[in-house]
Amino acid sequence: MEEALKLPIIDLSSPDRSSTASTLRQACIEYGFFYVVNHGVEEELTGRLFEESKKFFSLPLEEKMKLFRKEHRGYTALFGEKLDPYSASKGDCKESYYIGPLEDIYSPTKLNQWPSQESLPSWRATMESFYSKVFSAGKRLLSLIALALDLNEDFFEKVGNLDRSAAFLRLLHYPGGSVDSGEEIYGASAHSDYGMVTLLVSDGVRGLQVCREKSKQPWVWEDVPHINGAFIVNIGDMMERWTNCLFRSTLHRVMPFGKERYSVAFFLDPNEDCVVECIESCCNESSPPRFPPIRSGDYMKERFRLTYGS
Ligand SMILES: O=C(O)CCC(=O)C(=O)O
Ligand SMILES: [Fe+2]
Repeated sequence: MEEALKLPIIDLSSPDRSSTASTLRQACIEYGFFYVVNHGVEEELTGRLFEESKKFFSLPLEEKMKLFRKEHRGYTALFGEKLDPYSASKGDCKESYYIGPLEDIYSPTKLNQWPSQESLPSWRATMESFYSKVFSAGKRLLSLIALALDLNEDFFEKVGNLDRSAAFLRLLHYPGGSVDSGEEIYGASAHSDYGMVTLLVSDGVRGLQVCREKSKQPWVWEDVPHINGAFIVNIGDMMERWTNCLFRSTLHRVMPFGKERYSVAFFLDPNEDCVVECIESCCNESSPPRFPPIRSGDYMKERFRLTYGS
């Protein structure tokens, strides 16, 4: 059964921050998914982002493979990844491109890869500009999340050392085409995101679904409708850990419905050295911390190992 979901809408520019924080808290507890509007990223820039993304994915495979993923930066081809390692499919039916921190925050070996100026002259500037803008929106959102957890507004900014954050932008292309081959095919198989929060924009083509009760079988999948100009935001596993499972990291997937689809996800994650440990307001004697403290970089490395086998 698939139903459309009515997720809460968070207005990032609302002057009434305490009421926005309380709506946000409820959204994170009930759904782990919500929309963000008035986020400050201009539609014109998002439009250019999609244009450039389409241009890249339209290049011949040979050209794209020259930028094959290294240190999680660059291109991953169709079926090159399986977000649900237990699914019977041969891999997810999507291609993607990862762009990491714009500054070289770790080492000179971890550098972004860029298509050549000759083939895509405005590509890099557009990506860098979107990365910076969505990052600012993400930081404003994190300050509201901190408020929603009775913390100082700058909690995540400070503890996550966000000036040197490991945030990644990921361009996604789901090719569409025939869907009744009898094979088990997903655009993105069932998964939850690994990090703090993910901000997502899509071209509006149907595909994204969430399962609100992952412990209840059979899983019930609900469509997440597109709202023009809004980000779809979801809580990741690291935030779930931080909040002792008060906030949920919800299972989601992308189904192929025959139509080509583009989306862009921004995974806002802390610096690798940030230690993620239960937030005080999320535990007490009757609800002790469920997870030991963990270094963010170690946690992410293990999750990537399970997804990519490396
Ligand atoms: O493309 C989408 O709508 C979602 C992508 C996603 O869930 C992911 O990349 O983690
Ligand atoms: Fe995801």
